[in-house]
Amino acid sequence: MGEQLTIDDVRVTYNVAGRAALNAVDGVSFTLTPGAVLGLVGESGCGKSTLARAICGLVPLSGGSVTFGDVPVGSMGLSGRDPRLLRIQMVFQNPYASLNPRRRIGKQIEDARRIHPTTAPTVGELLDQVELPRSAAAGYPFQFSGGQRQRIAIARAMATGPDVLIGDEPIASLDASLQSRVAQLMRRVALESGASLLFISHDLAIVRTIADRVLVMNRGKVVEEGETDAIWGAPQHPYTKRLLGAIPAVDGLGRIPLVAQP
Ligand SMILES: Nc1ncnc2c1ncn2[C@@H]1O[C@H](COP(=O)(O)OP(=O)(O)OP(=O)(O)O)[C@@H](O)[C@H]1O
Repeated sequence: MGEQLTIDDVRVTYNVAGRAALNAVDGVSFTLTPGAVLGLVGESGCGKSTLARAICGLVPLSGGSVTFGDVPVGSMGLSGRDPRLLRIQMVFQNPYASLNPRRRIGKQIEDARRIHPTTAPTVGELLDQVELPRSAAAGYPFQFSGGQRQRIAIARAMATGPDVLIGDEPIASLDASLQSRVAQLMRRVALESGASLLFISHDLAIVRTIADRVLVMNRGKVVEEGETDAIWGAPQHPYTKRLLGAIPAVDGLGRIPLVAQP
């Protein structure tokens, strides 16, 4: 079982020549306890990806800290290559770009697995977890569909035995018919291994089905946080109300129902 991840007053500022500094993440704090599934929602450009990347050490923090238990894994002074950051693994939107096209699937998962060889499941077990045949290990990425490639990316992320799995729009590039299945699979795989999951998506309906709690971000800040049912049942912040109001109600066939005219 992993340890609690604490995000404390995390800030990321982008300085682009000729433009005013942009506070893409502006003092975000939250905790992720082992086994928790936290959804992160907000409009495009609100800073979700930047926050995820900062937590993983892929983007330098301008302030605040990221801590596992009592150990800081991310702060202004700590290198993004700190091996402790491997305890946080990310699955990106585009599995085509995140896999090495010239390396066999089994080798790519094995490379990641070597980081914690004594505790991580075998390549075969990881493929079982993501519901791919073990024969997939001998293949190359181009031989798989988009949904299968995302399963491979999830298996590779889990191969390091992470405490935290982050999905940054991990279903956005998939066919609609696959999105819910892959989201559910991420949740199951993370929880079976005792990790927590931070699931970033603009698909509010899917976030609602997999997250226990939800963070709502707007302009770099968390404007609302709470249990998923409570947020959907009684959103407090005007931004959340607007965001949730933007989802059309659909019937069982995915159609927007016609409202009867009086
Ligand atoms: N490398 C960068 N340099 C400068 N500005 C950036 C950089 N990356 C992102 N930004 C800006 O930071 C803000 C937050 O972007 P970010 O991608 O984190 O948002 P997001 O909520 O993940 O959006 P999306 O859902 O569209 O990916 C945006 O205004 C974006 O233009």
